[in-house]
Amino acid sequence: MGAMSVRPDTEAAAQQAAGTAPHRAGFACFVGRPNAGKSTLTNALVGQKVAITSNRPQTTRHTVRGIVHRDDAQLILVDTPGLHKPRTLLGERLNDVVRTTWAEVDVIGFCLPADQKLGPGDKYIVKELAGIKKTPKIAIITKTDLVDSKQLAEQLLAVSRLGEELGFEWAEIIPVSAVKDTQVDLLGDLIAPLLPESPPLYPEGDLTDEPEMVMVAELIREAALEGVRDELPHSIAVVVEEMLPREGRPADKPLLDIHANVYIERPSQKGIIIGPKGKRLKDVGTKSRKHIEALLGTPVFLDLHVKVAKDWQRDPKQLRKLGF
Ligand SMILES: Nc1nc2c(ncn2[C@@H]2O[C@H](COP(=O)(O)OP(=O)(O)OP(=O)(O)O)[C@@H](O)[C@H]2O)c(=O)[nH]1
Repeated sequence: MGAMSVRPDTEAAAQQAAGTAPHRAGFACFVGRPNAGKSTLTNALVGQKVAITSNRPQTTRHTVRGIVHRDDAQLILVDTPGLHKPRTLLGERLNDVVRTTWAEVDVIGFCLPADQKLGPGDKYIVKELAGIKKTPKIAIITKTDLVDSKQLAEQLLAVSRLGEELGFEWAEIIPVSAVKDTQVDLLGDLIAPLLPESPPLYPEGDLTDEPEMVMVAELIREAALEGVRDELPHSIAVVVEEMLPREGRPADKPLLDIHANVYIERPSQKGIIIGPKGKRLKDVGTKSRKHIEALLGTPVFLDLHVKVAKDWQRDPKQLRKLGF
């Protein structure tokens, strides 16, 4: 459990101290049960809101990459949805995305919330991870601000034992709190030496390579998810149809017109999204517009429409159209 103390005393660290370390760049992904705190941790590492967070499970549908620029390394974070027992075609596709991602990255971070008992869901994921032999795996105990030191120690022991049971050793085990910014930088320090030697893969300043339209759609989806009934979240998809600068605006007062559709599965869900006298939809627009403006750095006019795409989760054609 060397990871709990300071930077590990490796050759890479020594080279780093001497200023002779080669630059490294590579990919890492965080895996773990829904709500484990993967998106929040991605944002904390990148230092800006790029992944979509919410207190509802399984909100991250797209592979959003956050890019951490360091002097010694560039870390590209691939954020995957959780691995689930698939019940729909969408569920199967998501699991495929997850496994493909795992096989391709340089480091896998397994996230386990400090305040939740290590359960069958976690074991299922770690068992799958154990099968990916050559990729270093870091165990990250998240949300440490929610527990006392005794509980944290137990969790660290539990995850260490699980590795032993499954016949592999964690490259590191580290407790973090993304919310309190505890040990987040240290996590970056631990991942960096595990990346391959490489010049930076992305220009400095790029925080994500996700197309802007997808990011915008995710921000709208996040706002639309807030405060709706439990069964609705999985039925919502958002597609940005158009993003165009408004013509005839003075150069110092630009306005970006964004037209987006919020798709639901059944006509009966329309009322929930739109709300009495359209109030809910209006709130969704106002809220997401603020985030979009912050992301794009320009004033935005957001035009939202609600559309029914019948049973889209079960229809391959619709899934493709909606970007899955
Ligand atoms: N107290 C505390 N809460 C956290 C921390 N990190 C995340 N959370 C909360 O946990 C919830 C889930 O966090 P997410 O980052 O969305 O979790 P996720 O693993 O990306 O979730 P999925 O996208 O559903 O897989 C949110 O309500 C976060 O605010 C933390 O360090 N401390």
